[in-house]
Amino acid sequence: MIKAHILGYPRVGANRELKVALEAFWKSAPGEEARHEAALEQTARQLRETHWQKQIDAGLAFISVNDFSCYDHVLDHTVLFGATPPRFGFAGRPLQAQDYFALARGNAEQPALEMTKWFDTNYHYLVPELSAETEFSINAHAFLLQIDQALTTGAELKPVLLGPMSWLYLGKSRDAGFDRLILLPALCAQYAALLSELKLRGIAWVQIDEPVLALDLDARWLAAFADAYARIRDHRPKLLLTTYFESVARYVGAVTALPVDGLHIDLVRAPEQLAAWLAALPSHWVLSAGVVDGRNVWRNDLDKTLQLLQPVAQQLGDRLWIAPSCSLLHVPVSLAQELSVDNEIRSWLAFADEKLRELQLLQQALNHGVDSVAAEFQAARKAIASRGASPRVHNESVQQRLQHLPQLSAERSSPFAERRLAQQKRLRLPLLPTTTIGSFPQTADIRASRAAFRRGELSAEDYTLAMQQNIRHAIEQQLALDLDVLVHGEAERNDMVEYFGEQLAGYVFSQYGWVQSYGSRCVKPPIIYGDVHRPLAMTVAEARYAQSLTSKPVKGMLTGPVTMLQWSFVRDDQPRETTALQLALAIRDEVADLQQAGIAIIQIDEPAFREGLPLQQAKWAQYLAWAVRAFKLSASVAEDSTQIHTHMCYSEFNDILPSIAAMDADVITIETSRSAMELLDGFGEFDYPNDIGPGVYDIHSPRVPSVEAMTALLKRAIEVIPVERLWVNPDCGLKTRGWPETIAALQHMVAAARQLRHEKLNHKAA
Ligand SMILES: Nc1nc2c(c(=O)[nH]1)N[C@@H](CNc1ccc(C(=O)N[C@@H](CCC(=O)N[C@@H](CCC(=O)N[C@@H](CCC(=O)O)C(=O)O)C(=O)O)C(=O)O)cc1)CN2
Ligand code: MET
Ligand SMILES: [Zn+2]
Repeated sequence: MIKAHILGYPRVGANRELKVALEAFWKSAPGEEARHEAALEQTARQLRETHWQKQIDAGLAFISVNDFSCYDHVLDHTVLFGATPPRFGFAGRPLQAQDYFALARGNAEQPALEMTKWFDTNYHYLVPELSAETEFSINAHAFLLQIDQALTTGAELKPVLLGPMSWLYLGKSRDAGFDRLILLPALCAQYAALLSELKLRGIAWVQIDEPVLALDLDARWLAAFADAYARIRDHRPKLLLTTYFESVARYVGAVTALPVDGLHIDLVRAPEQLAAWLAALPSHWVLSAGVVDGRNVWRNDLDKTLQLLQPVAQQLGDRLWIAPSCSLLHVPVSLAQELSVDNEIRSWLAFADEKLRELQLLQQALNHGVDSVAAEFQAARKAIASRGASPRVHNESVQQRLQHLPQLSAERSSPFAERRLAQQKRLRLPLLPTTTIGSFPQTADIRASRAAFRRGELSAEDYTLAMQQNIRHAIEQQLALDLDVLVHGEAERNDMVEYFGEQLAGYVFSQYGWVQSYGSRCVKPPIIYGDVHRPLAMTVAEARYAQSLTSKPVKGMLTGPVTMLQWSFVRDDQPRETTALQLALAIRDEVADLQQAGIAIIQIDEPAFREGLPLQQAKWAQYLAWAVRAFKLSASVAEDSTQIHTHMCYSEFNDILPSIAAMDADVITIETSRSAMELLDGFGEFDYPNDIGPGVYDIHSPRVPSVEAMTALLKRAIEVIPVERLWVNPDCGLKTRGWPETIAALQHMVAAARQLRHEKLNHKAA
């Protein structure tokens, strides 16, 4: 029998139960912590049970265990192997809940572990902090409790572990010259101990995830793979080595030499790798074929998938397993609640639960013939045909505009030096101008107004008035702070991508389609099903209103085409590039309208620009070419005297600086404060030509940094970037912060800018 299984199930719950329980625990009043902690533990148990039951009901061969996490699975492994950084002082004792969350979120004494993107997804993991002092000691109590809970279901378990190579590769060290691979033997000893514990409990298979195999690995790391897996060869369950997000076929020799018992490959992202693996698969291995898209929400073309699988089943027999391409962490839970998506489009979609069902049908068809599931296959066939033929997917005027695209220049009319003069004349900004990234606190009040509006309890007029009040409040606060370039604060936006998705044609959005971004924070990626265009202006009314309140410039605020693409669920029936260009044209129209309304500065955010970079370097140039062009198409309608800003966060830019320069934004604001301005060195060395605002404080923490701390960062910045081209701003938007700490931090920021301004001017005068 061919087995079906999944690599992981979404954690947050169909109604974000985990988010609610986490935030209640974090907010516990003194004396209430124990009660909230017990409630959190109960919610977590309940969610796991629900997820397992769904897998049992779908007839999967295993239930997936340890894919759940209360915050992040990479952090869980750091804790499991006792590798918490010494600065926290947790070594050698079992961790309490507050210790675990201190690692994730920081505490009064220590900043949190660094957070960064999980490969090319919008999920963020906590980076293992490695040094020569890193020690390991197994801390498996919580892990084994989950195993024991799962054993009570009576189902076959398949625990998931992040493999030693990936855990180590994803870690970071601040010590120059430190070689992470030195830690491998000690780390593998812990894995070996854990695996033998699992064998004692009668576990047959462990899924060991090595997603770093999707990356460009050098010979040393490949050799270390062999070493690591040799160290965990004995006294263990069988291992399914699991890869996703890219082809791993170029490592076919190295991988097939590993002492494991099977391999999972992503055949949605990289179907071309199948032949190589079929040719080389060791005769005792299973091959898990990832055929249901774990990164997107489209219904599977079951006929096509079956056609792909049938010859493989002939060749491998029971050694074929079928699965989603990757963990279902990246898709929402269930379509069952999505009653507002119209029936036609709904029939084209599959969220996690529907994907479980697709696996069940495929498994059934493989094992018992397609006739045994004829009706279900027929329904899928109908939906696929309806999507393919639907006139709603195609828009004639968008198609025509795309055809004329090659003739449309993506260049601004003048070079930066000339634009700069025109903008200086219009804006009259001081040296070291101060600004913020766009959003101000999304207060409970704002969210309650929006929720009331959605439920029909607040009229459209009253909702608009409520948002105007928030905009006015944000402008008043910024005037009191004496910032130079203001923002309207984004009160009206549920999210910087979803908000635009709701207004663009070609998009639908779900009501409950939450996907975890980090910890308790979730996003509801809107879904692009057809040609994208902008029926009406999207941001002009708010921009105009905000600008009417002050004579200082207020930035118009847009999300750029690459980020819209990256943070939406996108069409799989045309290249991403084509969708990006459609988005670019829609945003270009908005830039034109903002400019027409007298807005002098327009920011086009591209925080996901780096995240969209392909995992394998050979594919970079092609991506960068269209991504840069998409951004420039959206910006190039701006006249010389309209200043274009962009913003990027969490990014390791240094390897793509030429492309960032090629975007030719007049000003870029970037995250730098956590990495102590190291990032900026790259910009300095590369001689980045335009204006830069390096973030001078970390907005992810409620801590209010001192004026001195910010002055020191700015002084470092001045050493690498000419002061005339520097801006002063926080790292990112302030929507997750509260007002008191926001005002306090911005007061310090303005004071720091002022102090340096005076020093520079006096220096010049002297
Ligand atoms: N798409 C996206 N990706 C991103 C970012 C981003 O801003 N957007 N930033 C980076 C970091 N990631 C982040 C992801 C999410 C959030 C975030 O704040 N998410 C909010 C949800 C935002 C939202 O959609 N809010 C909606 C719905 C709010 C809500 O939960 N409403 C309640 C009712 C609330 C009430 O009555 O008061 C409900 O519907 O039940 C709104 O404002 O309308 C959360 O999880 O809490 C922040 C950063 C990288 N990736
Ligand atoms: C994740 S980047 C955020 C940019 C957006 N303008 C904001 O301030 O929130
Ligand atoms: Zn940002």
